[in-house]
Amino acid sequence: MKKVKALILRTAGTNCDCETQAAFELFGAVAERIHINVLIEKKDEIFEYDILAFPGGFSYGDDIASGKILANEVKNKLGDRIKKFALSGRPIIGICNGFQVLVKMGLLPDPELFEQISTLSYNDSDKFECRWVYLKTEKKIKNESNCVWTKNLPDIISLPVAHGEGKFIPDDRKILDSLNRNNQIVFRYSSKDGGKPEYPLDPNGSVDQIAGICNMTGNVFGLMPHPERYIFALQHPAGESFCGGYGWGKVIFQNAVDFVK
Ligand SMILES: NC(=O)CC[C@H](N)C(=O)O
Repeated sequence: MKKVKALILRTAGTNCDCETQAAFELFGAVAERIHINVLIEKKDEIFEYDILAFPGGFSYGDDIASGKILANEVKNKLGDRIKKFALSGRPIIGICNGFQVLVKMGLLPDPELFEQISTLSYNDSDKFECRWVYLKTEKKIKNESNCVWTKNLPDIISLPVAHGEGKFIPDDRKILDSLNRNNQIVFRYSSKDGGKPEYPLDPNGSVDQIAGICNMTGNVFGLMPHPERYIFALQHPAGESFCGGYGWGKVIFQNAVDFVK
């Protein structure tokens, strides 16, 4: 059977790379953590991998704006390879700081355009928000969305968030409309029963409660919550949302590995 290879790109301040590696390996991939300087030296080695992950953390100390410096570095030094990787249909995930990187280099929402047309800015609370939240996977959207990563999830799941700059803002109404029209909004913060959440269940005040989006073809996916922190059921403090002995993060990582196979 094909060996599925995942590359987890790290740099100074990345701090969720080991958990992300562990998640991919648990569900059947061979996952390597690679420093960006090493990849810049051997740019084409990226094509030896099937999956690319931008993990969470505080890359370059969140200077200027979370993810912005790494986004510029990736775009300027690896941009053509990253775009080619995305357009080849290989799965790419950006988790929290990784989502900020994908959005700020413009790989999301449209890797073909590859321009920044939305942002993730300071939470409405002006504080770092760290807790378990509910996410509406929008059954209707889920069924119609092409997202490779979010198949087989129920209507509502729980995942933890931990961020200071998670408020998703598209540049204008047209961009929001096109995200909706193309079923690119894959996760929205919600109340336990799927209603509109209030703070603190809405951790950041994102436009339309957006918590995760994908590109139109569904291989590039970014989200503020941390699926790598809910791999085992026991990681959930209240034992909610059991998925066998696993957490909902399992489904997300497994989907990508199975897609490549
Ligand atoms: N957990 C993370 O990846 C945090 C992302 C970023 N440092 C923020 O606070 O918004």
